[in-house]
Amino acid sequence: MSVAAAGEIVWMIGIVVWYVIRYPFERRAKRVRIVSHRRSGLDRFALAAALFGLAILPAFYVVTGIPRAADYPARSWAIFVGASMFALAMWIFRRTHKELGRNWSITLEIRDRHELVCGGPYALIRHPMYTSFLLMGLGQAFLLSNWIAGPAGIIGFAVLFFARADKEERMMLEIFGSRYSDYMRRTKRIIPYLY
Ligand SMILES: C[S@@+](CC[C@H](N)C(=O)[O-])C[C@H]1O[C@@H](n2cnc3c(N)ncnc32)[C@H](O)[C@@H]1O
Repeated sequence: MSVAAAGEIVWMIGIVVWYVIRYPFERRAKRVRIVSHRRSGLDRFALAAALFGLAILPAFYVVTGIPRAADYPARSWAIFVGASMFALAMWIFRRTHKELGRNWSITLEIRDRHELVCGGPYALIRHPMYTSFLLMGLGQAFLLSNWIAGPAGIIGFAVLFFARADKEERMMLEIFGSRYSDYMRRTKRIIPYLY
């Protein structure tokens, strides 16, 4: 098996793990009533951009090899770095889902009896799930040796994060008031102790 093919297989396994973690929460979310939301066209676009960059475009590349002209030689160290980043991303992704539990939503929504979660990864950063998307995007760039399919995940993450984080924090401030502003004072956004 070539080094490039190994990277593609690791990426595919990562995406399957991602979906296995996410699926039960999507099902459960359908049963929990939404009491308030900040859905918008921009948020839908940002979510679609993240899905496109982190899943659709790389999946198309892995299945078809297109655009082959943008390929570059794969390196085993890069596959190792990418696999490690993906594994860390999946661990954080699972922890965030377990912590959020019935409060989880794919978009900006407040659920019936929504609780402010400040434990687990949320004790250090306010957006650990987006941190896991950033790590996935970085992992993808190392795993897929293609100048278009590789970096697409980081771009998808950036669109989602910069379109959403401010709005999400404003929504949480409106709902939880001083509890959320206190929480903001003691946490960073996506990188512990830094940002
Ligand atoms: C896709 S989740 C992402 C959560 C968080 N931004 C993250 O990156 O881990 C978005 C939803 O999670 C909920 N949420 C975000 N932070 C929360 C917190 N600290 N406690 C409870 N719910 C939260 C909000 O209702 C929001 O609609």
